[in-house]
Amino acid sequence: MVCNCSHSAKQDESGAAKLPESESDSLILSDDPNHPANLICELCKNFYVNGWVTGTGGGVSIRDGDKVFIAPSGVQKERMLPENIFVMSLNSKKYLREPISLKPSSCTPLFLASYDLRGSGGCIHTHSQNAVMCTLLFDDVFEISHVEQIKAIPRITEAGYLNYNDKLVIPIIENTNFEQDLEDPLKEIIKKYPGTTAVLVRRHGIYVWGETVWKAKIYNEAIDYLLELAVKMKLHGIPTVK
Ligand SMILES: CSC[C@@H](O)[C@@H](O)C(=O)COP(=O)(O)O
Ligand SMILES: [Zn+2]
Repeated sequence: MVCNCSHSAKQDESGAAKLPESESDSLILSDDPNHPANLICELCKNFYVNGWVTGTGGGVSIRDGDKVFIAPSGVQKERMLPENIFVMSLNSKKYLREPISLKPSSCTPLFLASYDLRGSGGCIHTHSQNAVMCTLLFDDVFEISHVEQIKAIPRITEAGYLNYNDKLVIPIIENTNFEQDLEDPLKEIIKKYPGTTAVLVRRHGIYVWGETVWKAKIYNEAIDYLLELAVKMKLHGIPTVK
């Protein structure tokens, strides 16, 4: 039942209760630096310095149980505040918190794909030039072997991490004019490559996910290092796979 007092919960068409923004602030305001809303802002500031989320591109999403924390769309990602963060229920796909005058990131369906298909705890999207360059230098998949940094990448289909001399393979999908149109190709490629923790998007960037956002951060850093190295190897005519 909805009363007329100022504390009444709004309802969407399905009748699901949605807290007014002031009440839903409790979902995103915390003194804990590890609270997802604080972490998204901190990570985006750091990623901006690397050129990974400049010009409003890229972003980070974090899942905490059923709650998915999502940045707004089209904003300077390094200047976001926790109160700008959207919160969605993964199970119902209903927003528990929607900041007024903002739209959720257009990457939301892609972040959700990593939660729904892989049970990940965090997903990072960057417009890293190393990622974009590798999508121009490789065809269907990015491949590299015999580099120490490969040992930071998980096997996914079995326990443990890749060895130095294993081949890291990251699939590449084609870009689309609208981010949401990447959803189906991303889901298909995630199913086709059950061992991957990342997908490259041609002339666009990369999506990387992990069991937690910290794992996703480590994987993203290690992968970006390998992408940058691969570009340099190609420039010198060195094959990336031995
Ligand atoms: C520079 S616009 C980039 C967007 O189209 C998209 O690719 C992106 O990475 C960020 O989308 P956003 O909706 O701002 O979160
Ligand atoms: Zn993007």
